[in-house]
Amino acid sequence: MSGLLPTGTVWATKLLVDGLTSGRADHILVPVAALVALGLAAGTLPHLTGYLRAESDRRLDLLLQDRLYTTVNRFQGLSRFENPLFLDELRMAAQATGGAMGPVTSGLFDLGRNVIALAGLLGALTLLSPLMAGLVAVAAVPTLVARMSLEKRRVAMIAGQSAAARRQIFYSSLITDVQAAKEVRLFGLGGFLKDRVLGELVRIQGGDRRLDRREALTQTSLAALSAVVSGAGLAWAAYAALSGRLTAGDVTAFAAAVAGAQAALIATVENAAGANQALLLFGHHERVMSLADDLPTPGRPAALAPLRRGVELRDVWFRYDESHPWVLRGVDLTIPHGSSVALVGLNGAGKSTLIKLLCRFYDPCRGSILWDGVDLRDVPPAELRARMGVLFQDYMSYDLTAAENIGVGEVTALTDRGRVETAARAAGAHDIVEALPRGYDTMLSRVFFGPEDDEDPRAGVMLSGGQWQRLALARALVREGRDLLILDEPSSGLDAQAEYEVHRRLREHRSGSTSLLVSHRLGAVRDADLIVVLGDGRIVERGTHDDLMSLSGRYAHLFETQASGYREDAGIG
Ligand SMILES: Nc1ncnc2c1ncn2[C@@H]1O[C@H](COP(=O)(O)OP(=O)(O)OP(=O)(O)O)[C@@H](O)[C@H]1O
Repeated sequence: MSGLLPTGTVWATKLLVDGLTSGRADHILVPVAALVALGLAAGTLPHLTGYLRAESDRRLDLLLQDRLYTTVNRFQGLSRFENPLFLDELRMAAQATGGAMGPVTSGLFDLGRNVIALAGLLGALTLLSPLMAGLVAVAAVPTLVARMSLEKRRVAMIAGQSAAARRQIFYSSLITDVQAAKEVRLFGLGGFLKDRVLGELVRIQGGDRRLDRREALTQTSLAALSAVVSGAGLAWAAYAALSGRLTAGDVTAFAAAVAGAQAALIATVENAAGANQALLLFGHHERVMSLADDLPTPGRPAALAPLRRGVELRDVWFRYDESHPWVLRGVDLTIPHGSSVALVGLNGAGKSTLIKLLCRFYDPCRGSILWDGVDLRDVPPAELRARMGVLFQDYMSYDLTAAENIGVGEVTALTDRGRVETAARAAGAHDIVEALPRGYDTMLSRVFFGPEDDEDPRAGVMLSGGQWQRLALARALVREGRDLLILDEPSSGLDAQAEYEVHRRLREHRSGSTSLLVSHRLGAVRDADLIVVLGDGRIVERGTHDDLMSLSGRYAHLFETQASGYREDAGIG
């Protein structure tokens, strides 16, 4: 309907001018009524289409985000999230929102409207001057071609700038990040970081500027071409009217039709170019959607029964990338069912990597990991992880309440305060949480503070590092009754008293269940059923504490070094 308005207005105006020059009142009645009706439609239709456009954007946004995050959740491994190219693709895909896709969705209606308007106006123009109609149409071709090529360049440029954009976001987030604030101030890094942010910004703006200049030049030349065409047409129409070949109404209609057709053409080109750019962006979304599973399992995956015999690593070799050195070089290790195994070794020995392989965040490059003889490659990762409780060395501190921080370890426990409390007690976190202003319902963050919370200390609190660690441990323990409990440095941030307490509780918790404990505090691992020393990607020693001490090897050396440190500190050594 909107598309018919310009032609209707042009023609009604022509009839009105001709009626006025004829001097007969009955000749102006219809054009005046038509112009009033057209004015009403022109005033109201944009509001209606505006609402429909926003609604379509909202619905599309919901659909696109649902699709994108469902797909991202399908990726069960970590390697994609460590790949900068994938992260770039994901960032671009996330930009393909409902609003960004507007040029394709609601833009289709604009395109339809402009094409109808263009067809009507060119039709009107053809009645007055077929040559002029042809010229206006032909003059649009270079505009269309130039615009398309500019859009392609713009999308390529955005893709090319993504690494710089990522660096810029990283540096600027360091300036404002609360965790970085201490070091940034202590080391006086503010100026250094600001220079880096501005450096990246200047680089990004340089690309933008070059393209904007090119665009301004192209658009100016093409606009000049259009002005020459319409100027020539107007001169011709004026002379034709003087010689009696056109009426005054014809000249009015001609001038309006040329201007309208050019405007509709430019708008059509803009619509097409906008849709082209949006589709190129949508390409990123489609590429992410079409990615295969990162950790494929066979068509008929093996069901994972509760652990009965144990987990076995058989000649496991692993490196993060083909260009990286081997991290694990032929590890053979059995974690027998019902026993506690401790893994020790120097920094970078590969302990956390081994844990990530046990969780199937990656598959071994060679060898295999077997759960009661079933290769983990044949088990859907979610099924495997449902049988484990794990505390990572780099655990998360969620901006949620204390109860939620524990309950997210097992979503069904989120609403089960009893389970949350039991886990908190086992991790030595209960007393800490009870002492908070709102107990388990205290928000452990000040991120969501509103102005109304300003004076209320109960609205959110910050915990200390060791307190967070106990909550993270509770989160792992809330998955009670799992077949395999893995703890990577569960007590590194605890004070001596708390560490003693936590390990005492963990010993009770672990007894009879299958567990793997990584710790640099060798006092905490000495009672494990089996202690395994990892060095240079291989297992270099294994046995009980007493076995390894009598071996006088690497473990005994590490143990003695730690113990003598304590003895010297205490003035005993
Ligand atoms: N995501 C990764 N991508 C590439 N290399 C990695 C990655 N994670 C770890 N590495 C490398 O793998 C090696 C082993 O790291 P890992 O974290 O497993 O050691 P670790 O024994 O747990 O050390 P620590 O005692 O310091 O925690 C290191 O050389 C490290 O640089």
